[in-house]
Amino acid sequence: MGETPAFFADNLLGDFPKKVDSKSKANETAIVVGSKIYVINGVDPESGSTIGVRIFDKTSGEWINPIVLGTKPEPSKHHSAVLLNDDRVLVVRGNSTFSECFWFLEVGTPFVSEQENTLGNEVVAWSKGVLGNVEKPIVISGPSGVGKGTLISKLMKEFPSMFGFSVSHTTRAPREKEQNGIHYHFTDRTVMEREIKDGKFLEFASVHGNLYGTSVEAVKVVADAGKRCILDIDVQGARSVKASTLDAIFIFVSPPSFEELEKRLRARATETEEQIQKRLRNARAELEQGKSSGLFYHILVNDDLETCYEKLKNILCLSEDVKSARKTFPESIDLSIEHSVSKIDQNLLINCSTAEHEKASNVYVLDLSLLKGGAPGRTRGLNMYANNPLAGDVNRDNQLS
Ligand SMILES: Nc1nc2c(ncn2[C@@H]2O[C@H](COP(=O)(O)OP(=O)(O)O)[C@@H](O)[C@H]2O)c(=O)[nH]1
Ligand SMILES: Nc1ncnc2c1ncn2[C@@H]1O[C@H](COP(=O)(O)OP(=O)(O)O)[C@@H](O)[C@H]1O
Repeated sequence: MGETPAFFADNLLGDFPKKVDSKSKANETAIVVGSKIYVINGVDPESGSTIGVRIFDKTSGEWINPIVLGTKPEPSKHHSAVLLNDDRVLVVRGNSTFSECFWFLEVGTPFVSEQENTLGNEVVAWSKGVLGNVEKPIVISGPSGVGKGTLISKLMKEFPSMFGFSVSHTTRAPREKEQNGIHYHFTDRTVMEREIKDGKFLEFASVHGNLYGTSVEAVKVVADAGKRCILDIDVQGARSVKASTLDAIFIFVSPPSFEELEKRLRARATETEEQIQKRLRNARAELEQGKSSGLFYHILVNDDLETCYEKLKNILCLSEDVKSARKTFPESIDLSIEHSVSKIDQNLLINCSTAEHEKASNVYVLDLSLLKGGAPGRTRGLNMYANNPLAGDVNRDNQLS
């Protein structure tokens, strides 16, 4: 289907039966998808209602159901909507901070999920859009005790909103300070083997005598939050990821010497002597594979921790000079009540200019080519990011609407 521009329901009134709630008419946006018109209405918050959607079937000339659907977005009569593709409408809510203002309306998709709202044979679901950093996931490998966990923790602490850790499943026992669901999902071998058979894992491997694996869900959870995923997995796992559809950056962390590796492993004091011996034996093979497999484009020697961390940030373009050269998105800005949304090719333009602030108009450009797909009924975070926030000097006459 071709792209149908957003237009206000008022313009369509000739086509509408009298059931349209006149109270909310002024706050309605209508989007045509095939033979249906989805009327998104921001009902007056004073009435206690929330933004909703009703469906008008052009073929039968009837409302499929006049009931307001969808209670997910916060009440607001100020919204704009734009059709992204055949089954996705983006609803932008005014008067809220940018990171809170995107909602996804998924229409007409046959699925069964807890979040669904079923209307006749139509299915409509809301999901929260996420403005995120959609850069490639990061795979970090290296022998036990080399400092992978330490480096990852530093990264997550310095950039909490940017990175998310992919929480692996493992059959090994938890260490004293490890928490289920945070460091690992600690699980039973039989359960994990069954889940592997059921295709729930992106990759898995037997490491130091235990099963470890990255579930598809673990990676999706991070992506949903609009964050960049970090995977701490062994070389076998890295190989599987490389062969998968996940386009990642592969980093191998190597110790300055084998003696230093042993020292760190012992100083960590989390393993028995037998386990330490096993890890050290495996470390030799891992170091060999890490350096010669051609898998890892980046090899970091973790000698001095701070130096290594700086190098890691360089690889990820996070060091101060690179950061300041980048255009980052001001997530904390307020989106004004008065705004318009338009779509030009793969760009979504949100124009927040107002008459009184004509000179200081803001147009935010979101790159839709990075819009993430998603399982029906569980649309994955909108995952757009602003690649070019512009300020001032925007000629409104040139904007499509
Ligand atoms: N393939 C794979 N390896 C993993 C996964 N999670 C952890 N590992 C690796 O398993 C190894 C052992 O991890 P762990 O028991 O936490 O010990 P540590 O490396 O000494 O901290 C490390 O090389 C991890 O990178 C996973 O989901 N998949
Ligand atoms: N550059 C470093 N110099 C000295 N000790 C380090 C360094 N990096 C990490 N460590 C220490 O080495 C031990 C193993 O680090 P850890 O992050 O648990 O390794 P891994 O996750 O690769 O198994 C920890 O006690 C950590 O504090």
